Amino acid sequence: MGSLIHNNGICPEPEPDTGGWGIQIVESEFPVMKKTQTGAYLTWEDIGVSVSSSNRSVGKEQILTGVTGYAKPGEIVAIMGPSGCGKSTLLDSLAGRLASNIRHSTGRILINGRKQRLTYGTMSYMAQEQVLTWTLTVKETVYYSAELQLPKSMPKSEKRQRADRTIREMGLQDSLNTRIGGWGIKGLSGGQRRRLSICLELLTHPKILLLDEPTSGLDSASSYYVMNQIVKLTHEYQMTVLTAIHQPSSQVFGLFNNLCLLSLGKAVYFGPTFAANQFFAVNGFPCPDLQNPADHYLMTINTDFNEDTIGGKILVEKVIEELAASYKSSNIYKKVRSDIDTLCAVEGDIIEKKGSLQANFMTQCLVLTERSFKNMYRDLGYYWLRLCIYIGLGSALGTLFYQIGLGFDSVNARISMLMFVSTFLTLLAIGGFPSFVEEMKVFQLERLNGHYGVGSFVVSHTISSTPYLLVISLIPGAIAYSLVGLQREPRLFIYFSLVVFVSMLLVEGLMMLVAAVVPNLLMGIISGAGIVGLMILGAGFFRLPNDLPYFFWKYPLYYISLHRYALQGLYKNEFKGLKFPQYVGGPPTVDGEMILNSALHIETGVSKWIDLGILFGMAVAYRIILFCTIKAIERVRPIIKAFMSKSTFGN
Ligand SMILES: Nc1ncnc2c1ncn2[C@@H]1O[C@H](COP(=O)(O)OP(=O)(O)OP(=O)(O)O)[C@@H](O)[C@H]1O
Repeated sequence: MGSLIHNNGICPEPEPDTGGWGIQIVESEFPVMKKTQTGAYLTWEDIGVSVSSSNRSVGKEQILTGVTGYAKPGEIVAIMGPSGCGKSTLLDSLAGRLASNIRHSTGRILINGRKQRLTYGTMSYMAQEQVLTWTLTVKETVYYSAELQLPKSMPKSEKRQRADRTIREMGLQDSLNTRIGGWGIKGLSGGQRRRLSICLELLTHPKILLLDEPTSGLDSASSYYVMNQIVKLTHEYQMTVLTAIHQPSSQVFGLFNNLCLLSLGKAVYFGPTFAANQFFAVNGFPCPDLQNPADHYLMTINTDFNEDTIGGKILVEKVIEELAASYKSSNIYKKVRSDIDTLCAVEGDIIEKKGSLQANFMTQCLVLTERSFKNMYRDLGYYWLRLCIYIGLGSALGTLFYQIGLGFDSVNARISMLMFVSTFLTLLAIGGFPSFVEEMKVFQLERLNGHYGVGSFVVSHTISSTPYLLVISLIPGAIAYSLVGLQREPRLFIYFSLVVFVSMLLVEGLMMLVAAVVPNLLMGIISGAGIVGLMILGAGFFRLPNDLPYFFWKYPLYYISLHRYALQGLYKNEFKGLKFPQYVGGPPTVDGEMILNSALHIETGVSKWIDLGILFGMAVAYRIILFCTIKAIERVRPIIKAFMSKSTFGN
């Protein structure tokens, strides 16, 4: 390769004594680093990341190979490269958020010279996918987030001021009352959503901030203003910032301190931004006049559209190999390694998690309850649609079994009607699954960024959903109950409504549990419907309790089926105290209790309140299981990953 240096036009001039090709290994820039350093010095060495390939003959595919670099407080590192080169994977790996099928094969990531888990509040990470509560406005989203994330000692007015300032910094002041939008409802534009996501992560001025494509969807002027604000905050609060970025304009490019250029998963360059130009020039790829250097680097190392760039794919791959090899033998690389050694030699502060500073449990619960309540109110699919369907079904039941009376045939009609109420009505809770999944996604992202705790989420969701569940169980329940003509005693109606309400609460808990374990919409709906379907089958209606096969159906399914307790409670509530004729048109001689005992195989000695109590206990247990499951997933996943990495790669 040649060594021509063309450096006119808008490509920045290299600074001969401070970096670039031929750079002298100078003494470390951080000779006086002390144990009490405040910022976060993030270093990563020889990061290798691989994915299990679907093609067995290939085995493992390497996504990143030997990527090394560092980021310092008050500076921004730009991660650039063609689409699919591994930028997001590098950020994910630094943030400890690699997907379950991806593993670290090599490498070491340290903060202030220490190994530290970066998830759940140590850093802020704006991922590529925008996950926001779509029913809220910009102002509500940022205000709620400020109340959750900012220190408990900070007065509310100050939190609002910080939120307002951050909104202005991201240029969203004109969209304050615009809803985010989604599900076919137009709201914020893609670029505005991205800026809103940045707002949420900037609120606390975190020590480490990772941004995955913060300027995608923004015009060049907005990109510059957004990045410039981030730079100002980076300097002001000594944040350590890494950002993956596509196509920065030359002004934006000039804002970065260091550049990490990736291609085919390898580092083609890591070093000062200003020295990159000289590196490319020395290796035979000088930046042409009037060309944005960032565009030039990306054009040189893009293999996707090789006909349009340098030549055939093989040629571009060769160029990348040579650039990567040239970089590894350069003085820039040696200096990077020596800087990392210096940074790692001194163990500095452990980065504190946000949790110890932010709002306490009660405040988190209150804020989350209000936010969730608003979301449920505004999302028609969450409860309102279900309410309409329930009213329709309640009316349908009422007309089908209209005023069943106390004749002999009303026994079967009662059984069928109560069976429908306790099973199919609760089955419809699956209809809310898409909304649960959206809420779980927001929770999972906010949780990873440490905005609040698992307990606050579970408690607040339960509280905010309770009024809606009461409405959707009481109104349709009252319609069906009165039209069918079940026993006309208020206390019996109250029991009937309570059973329907607690069953709904229970199925919701179950659905949340499924959404936590299977966050995929279709798979979640199928799994949820499968579990509820099995519980209905084992409830003692389709086969009477004494006829259920022992294995699986009776033990354990019959005992853990929520529908069993709901059904038996409703049967007891309705049949106790009634008498029916033994034959059509005959005098009332068959006691309701006898029907319960002999026809329905139900122990009448057990009070219906015990059934309701068990249902309520199960509803509480499901929420506790939800809490434990989320906690277990958080704790166990990294251990399993670390174990799998060790057993697969032996290091
Ligand atoms: N979970 C995964 N399973 C399989 N392959 C994956 C997974 N995650 C990433 N990859 C692959 O790793 C490569 C790098 O992906 P990554 O998302 O890091 O690229 P990127 O540089 O961020 O791309 P873009 O700029 O388009 O967002 C891609 O080829 C991608 O298909």
